[in-house]
Order: sequence, then C-alpha cells, then structure tokens
Amino acid sequence: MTEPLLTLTGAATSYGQSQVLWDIDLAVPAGGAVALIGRNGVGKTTLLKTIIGAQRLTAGRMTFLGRDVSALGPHQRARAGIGYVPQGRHIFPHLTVRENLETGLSALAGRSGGAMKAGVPDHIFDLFPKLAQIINRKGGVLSGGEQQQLAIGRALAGQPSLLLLDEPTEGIQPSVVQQIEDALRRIRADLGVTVLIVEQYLDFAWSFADSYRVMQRGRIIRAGSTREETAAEVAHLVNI
Ligand SMILES: Nc1ncnc2c1ncn2[C@@H]1O[C@H](COP(=O)(O)OP(=O)(O)OP(=O)(O)O)[C@@H](O)[C@H]1O
Repeated sequence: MTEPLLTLTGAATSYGQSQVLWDIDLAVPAGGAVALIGRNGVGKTTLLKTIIGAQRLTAGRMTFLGRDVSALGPHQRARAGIGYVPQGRHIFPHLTVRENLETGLSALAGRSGGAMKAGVPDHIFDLFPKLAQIINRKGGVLSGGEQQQLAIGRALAGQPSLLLLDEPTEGIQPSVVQQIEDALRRIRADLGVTVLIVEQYLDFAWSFADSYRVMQRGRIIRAGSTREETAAEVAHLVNI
C-alpha cells in the first residue's frame, strides 16, 4: 500500500488552556477525497487550522509527503504543498480578482522552475472561466459564489498537492454549488490534487468524497466509506 499523503497521529491542540482536539488519528490517501463532518463547534475548523500549522500541536505528530512536518509553521507547510480555502472565504475586498489570485503565488516562493514568475496558471481560468471575465473587479463586490471560486483559485495558484476546504457550499446558491462540485472533481481528476473537505451539506459530501470522518467533541468518532454507507446512516451523528 502506498503511504498516505497526510497523516495525523495522536494529534491534539488547545486554544490557551482550553483543549479542543484530542487524539486525532487521520490518514488521507494520495489522490483521495475525505469529508470531515460533524455538528457546529466540534472542532472541524480547528483540525484544518492544525493541519495548515496555524494551530500548534500540543501532542502527537503530523506527516506530509512522508516527512514529519509537526514543527513547521504555516508558510513552510504552504510551500510544502498544503493549500487552504478558509470558511467565509477571506477574500481581500480592496484587491482585484487578479491581485487576490496573485497572493496565492506566495506559496511558490523558493520552489524551483520559476513557477512564481510565471504568474497565475491558466488552468485556474479553465476551471473557473468567470474569474477571467471579472479579473479587474474588486473582491469585495463579488457574489458569494464568485468569491468561493476566487478563494479556491487562489489556493490553487500555490500548486498544492493537498487542498483543504472549509464549508465551500456555505451561503452559496444551488446552481453555483454544482459548479463548485464539478470544479473540485476536475481538481482531483485533472490536477491530481488530494482533497480534505469540511462539509455540513451531507449530500454534497457524499457525492464528492470517497470516505468520511465524523467529529464529536474534538475527536474523530467514526470513519467509513461514502460508497458503502449512505448519508442517511450517518446523519443522526451530524444533524442537530
Ligand atoms: N480562536 C478560538 N479561541 C478559543 N476557542 C475557540 C477558537 N476558535 C474556536 N474555538 C472553540 O473551539 C471549539 C471548536 O471550534 P471549531 O470552529 O473548530 O468547530 P467547528 O466544528 O469547525 O464548528 P463550525 O461548524 O461552527 O465552524 C469550539 O468550542 C469553539 O468555541
């Protein structure tokens, strides 16, 4: 069996004195798509923040591409190939679409091949043609769906091998949700990017991901295959 792209073993983290994650074991296979689900406040966002290095591990370890990255900070992890699309998107409102995309290139600093100088890769506009049409528009005036496409495009500008997404369908109208799902499928299939997605919308999670993990009170309490179980069998662990 090939080694997983990402592993967490016995991982824990705290906000000050308050522990939020306990004993997290997670392996994300290269090329896979894993959905992280659970009620509000169970620690899903904190787990993503721990993976990107914005939250320090207080116990356990993390490997990425076979290397122990537990001690690396967020910039080093981004350069190693971990891309992040935060909840709420965090678009820079006063920067244009192009400038927002260019901020994503910073993850390429120090990588060989002049990728940073080459600018925003064309495949981002193939995935999201709308971004090319609104390239000079300020981020703050975009619709929620456009901002979500921009946030995903910005993360892809750093050429990640792992993409973390925190509730990409939140506040997005259904027709655009479908476009985002299609784009994520292509990001997996055509770009070979592995995906870990936090998603409350179970139908979307089931349609897109191969496997799921349920979180409860800072722990992963159940893991399984979205192809062998239905969303309905798991929904009672997630719905309020
Ligand atoms: N910056 C912070 N400082 C202190 N506590 C925090 C902070 N951020 C989150 N928490 C707490 O950590 C716990 C986990 O929050 P987290 O946002 O990771 O959950 P979540 O599952 O992503 O929830 P949601 O679906 O609402 O985003 C909650 O009890 C939350 O109140």
